[in-house]
Amino acid sequence: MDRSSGEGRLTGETESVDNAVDLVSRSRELETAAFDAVLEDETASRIQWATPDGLEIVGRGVAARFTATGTDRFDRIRTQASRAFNGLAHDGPEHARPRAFGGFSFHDGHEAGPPWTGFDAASFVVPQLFVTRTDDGTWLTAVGEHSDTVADRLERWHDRLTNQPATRPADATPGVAATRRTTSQTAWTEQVDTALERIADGQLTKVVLAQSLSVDLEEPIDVPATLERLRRRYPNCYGFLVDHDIGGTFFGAPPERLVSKRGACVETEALAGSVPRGETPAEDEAHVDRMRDDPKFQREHGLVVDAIREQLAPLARDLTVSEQTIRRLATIQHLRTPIEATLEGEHHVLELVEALHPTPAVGGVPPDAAWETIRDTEPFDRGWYAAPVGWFDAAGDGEFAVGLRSGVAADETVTLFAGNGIVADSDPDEEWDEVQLKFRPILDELR
Ligand SMILES: C=C(O[C@@H]1C=C(C(=O)O)C=C[C@H]1O)C(=O)O
Repeated sequence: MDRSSGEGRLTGETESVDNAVDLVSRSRELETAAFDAVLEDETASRIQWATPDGLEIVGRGVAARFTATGTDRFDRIRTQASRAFNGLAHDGPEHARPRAFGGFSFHDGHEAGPPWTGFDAASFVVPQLFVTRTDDGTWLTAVGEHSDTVADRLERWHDRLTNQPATRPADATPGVAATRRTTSQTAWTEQVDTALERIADGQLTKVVLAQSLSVDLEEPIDVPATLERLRRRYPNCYGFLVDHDIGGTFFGAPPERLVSKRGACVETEALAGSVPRGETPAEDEAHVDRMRDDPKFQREHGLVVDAIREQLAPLARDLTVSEQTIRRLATIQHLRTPIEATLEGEHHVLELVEALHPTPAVGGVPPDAAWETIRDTEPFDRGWYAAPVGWFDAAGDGEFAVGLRSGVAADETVTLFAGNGIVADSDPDEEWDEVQLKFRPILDELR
């Protein structure tokens, strides 16, 4: 376990917390909404999490860290976390309670190398210091092993944030010096053709193929400010940022919830099928009508609904698939089907994450043939792209997004990722155009 803390480096205070040691947590209300200072230090293992329904959390430092590799990584994270959370004493409101933030790599065989240096196959952090903003107010929480150190940290940061003048996030973008593709349009056509051959052979029904785009910046990037701008443009998406004391910062504004669990209630969704926005409301609708009426889009979407239903059914007492709707974002529109379930018995949110990842919205059908096609044809490592990113708490509740519309910033390069579902009748050129739309959220904020 890495016991270093970014905060320790800043203040001369170091604290190592063992998973077997009881954690103490304490909160107090914060009268200011200006808490950017929490994210100022890039070496502080920062996290940020924001949901469309208004929860916002920013944190720094490491009170406990859980990491795992291999096929049992979901279980191993759960075991480490339950040891750390079992002895937790939290003095504060429920919404400001400690949570573990982090995520997983797309493949369980992932090895951390550039641009994913520092990103293990599974990695979560309980921050030493974090701010939680909800409709119930803004709260500051400190977590650690010793109640005196925790109380000191809480007071010190309370004073610092209260006395800090409110700053507006920087509007200046870093600027793009150059872009490099890992996949040319010719190579993409070959990739899609390989997938189409396997579909024609009957080995495969659907696969989501992705591309990456490396963007060299003119100036160093301020990732929290970039994420703030993204959130303003995409208010109905998640916003996340994860970094460690080494390596880059993974961030993004995904439109897709993988799963949320509170008690026995589970919410998830199928999001698959993409068309552009139009110039006018009538054009928007024309694109949507084309997608709604097209058997190819419906088949592609239906596979995701079916897979989610099958994965959740063994864990659920009842399951409701609602009517298909449209998720309209600033640059793209998707078919969306909300799915809710009530759990049968006790389950940790990580069990649901494991059952669902990857849904055919980012993987494919059947899963093994899809994974093989991704491995055979994609010339780069997906890392944490298209994988679960989010949080869980001591009770096993939590929420995860799919790490899409995302990029990893390291030095002065941001590597972006985007993909699209390929089924029988997919056209490589149309698929190429749809993928380019998915680079836009972050690319637009870098230019
Ligand atoms: C794979 C991505 O998006 C996913 C694939 C979609 C599709 O195939 O139409 C739509 C939404 C997402 O589930 C991405 O954004 O990179």
